[in-house]
Amino acid sequence: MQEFSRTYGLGETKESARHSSKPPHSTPHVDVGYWTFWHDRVFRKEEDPMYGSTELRKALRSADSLTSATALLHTLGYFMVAAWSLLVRLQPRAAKILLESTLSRAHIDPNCPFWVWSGVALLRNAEVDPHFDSNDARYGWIAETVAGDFSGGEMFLPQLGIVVPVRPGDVLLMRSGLLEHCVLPCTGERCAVVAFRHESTMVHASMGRTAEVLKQSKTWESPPDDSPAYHKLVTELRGQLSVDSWMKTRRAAAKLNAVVGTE
Ligand SMILES: O=C(O)CCC(=O)C(=O)O
Ligand SMILES: [Fe+2]
Repeated sequence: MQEFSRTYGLGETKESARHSSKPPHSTPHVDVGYWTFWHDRVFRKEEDPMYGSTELRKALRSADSLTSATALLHTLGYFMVAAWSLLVRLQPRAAKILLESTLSRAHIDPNCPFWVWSGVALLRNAEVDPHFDSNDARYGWIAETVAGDFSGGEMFLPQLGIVVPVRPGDVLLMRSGLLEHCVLPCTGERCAVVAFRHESTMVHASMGRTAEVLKQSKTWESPPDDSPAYHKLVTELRGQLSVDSWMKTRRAAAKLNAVVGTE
């Protein structure tokens, strides 16, 4: 199994002349900037039996199995927590804006803010042509993971000129409105889970100066790199989010319940 620890930075790159499709936004020169894309293996291993691809495949095929539905929901939970942890650590300003511009933020637990996303899309075997997601928040990010048993289906990023093999257990963060992307042909069952935030749901008015500063800035944050600090962060997150550590907590809780006599 391949372990990923990759960063992709662009510097001051203009939209590539090789591609005719334009970003949906009005700015004539879109600088996709640093760190428009982040991809790493974080929250589980492909072979973990409980959340493995077989369960997910089943979940996709049948809606009536409680086990399958539970497996899918567990995976979504891991993904959401992983995606949010990463965004907070890697792009704190973006995370802050997502949080602050959420209408019902009074109800959001900042440690587990599922609702900073305006929706979660589930795509099954979708071969997606090169596109910008014009409805997504221009200064926001999407978080994505994939599930299933498939080959192919890599993410291709024409502006960066790279093909990213996104596999189950990976988390991908992307500025989907500014970075052109497509999904290459795949065989087997590939399910993509995309947490997105639509521009129409951003409450820009409440963000005041922060929004202005972000609009003027070419980039969100300085790009994380291959520094020891970056690797330490990823290792830490892997530890926190690994199935092993969650199972340990669960076993400890079960033991405690046994002692106090609760089921
Ligand atoms: O299926 C994927 O991996 C990506 C889908 C996508 O780009 C989209 O939903 O906008
Ligand atoms: Fe997209």
